[in-house]
Amino acid sequence: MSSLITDTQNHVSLLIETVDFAAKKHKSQKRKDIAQTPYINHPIGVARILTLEGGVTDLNVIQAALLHDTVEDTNTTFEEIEEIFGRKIRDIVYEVTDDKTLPKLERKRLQIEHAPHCTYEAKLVKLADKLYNLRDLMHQTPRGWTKERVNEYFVWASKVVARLRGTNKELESSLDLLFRKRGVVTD
Ligand SMILES: Nc1nc2c(ncn2[C@@H]2O[C@H](COP(=O)(O)OP(=O)(O)O)[C@@H](OP(=O)(O)OP(=O)(O)O)[C@H]2O)c(=O)[nH]1
Ligand SMILES: [Mn+2]
Repeated sequence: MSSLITDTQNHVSLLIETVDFAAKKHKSQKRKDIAQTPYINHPIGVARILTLEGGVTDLNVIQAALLHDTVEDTNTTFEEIEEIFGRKIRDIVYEVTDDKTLPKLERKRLQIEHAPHCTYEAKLVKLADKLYNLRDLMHQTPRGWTKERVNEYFVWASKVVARLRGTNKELESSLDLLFRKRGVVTD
């Protein structure tokens, strides 16, 4: 595999290149909270859940976590990710990217449908993404969201997570704890 940076740089340097790329891409975006938290806090937090809580050491997965919303939410293309970070990371990001040209309900349905067919690496990123967003919802309600919308997100996320099971015990236990706290029935 050959790409602009993977051939010449060590792991620490690659990680910094990745977080720098994601920070620049998300630089004008905020989370939907009242405090208008910078969006980059989310991909960094997802990567942190993977290392700290999931015990994940595969650098490809951590880099993909940092980049996971760049194509979906910024002008980043898969070609750009491949050129800079290589095919492997491009492929993981591709697996966790929703097609925003589809109607929302269809996108949400496809996440449930596709979950079990994802690679192990993509499943890890998806579990950590859901864990971050659900924890966020436990602490604050995004601007414009009703209680019902928050509840619907929990129920939908539980259906996605149900189809990602058998991937990472720690992340799945933490997600189960949240679903129990919210009274969401999981099977
Ligand atoms: N809980 C929470 N979510 C916020 C906030 N700000 C932005 N988001 C993002 O909103 C998305 C969930 O909102 P939805 O209305 O369900 O989805 P949509 O933005 O794709 O239409 C998540 O996208 P995602 O990361 O792509 O994940 P996914 O839900 O699409 O899997 C999440 O990162 C916030 O303050 N709190
Ligand atoms: Mn995300």
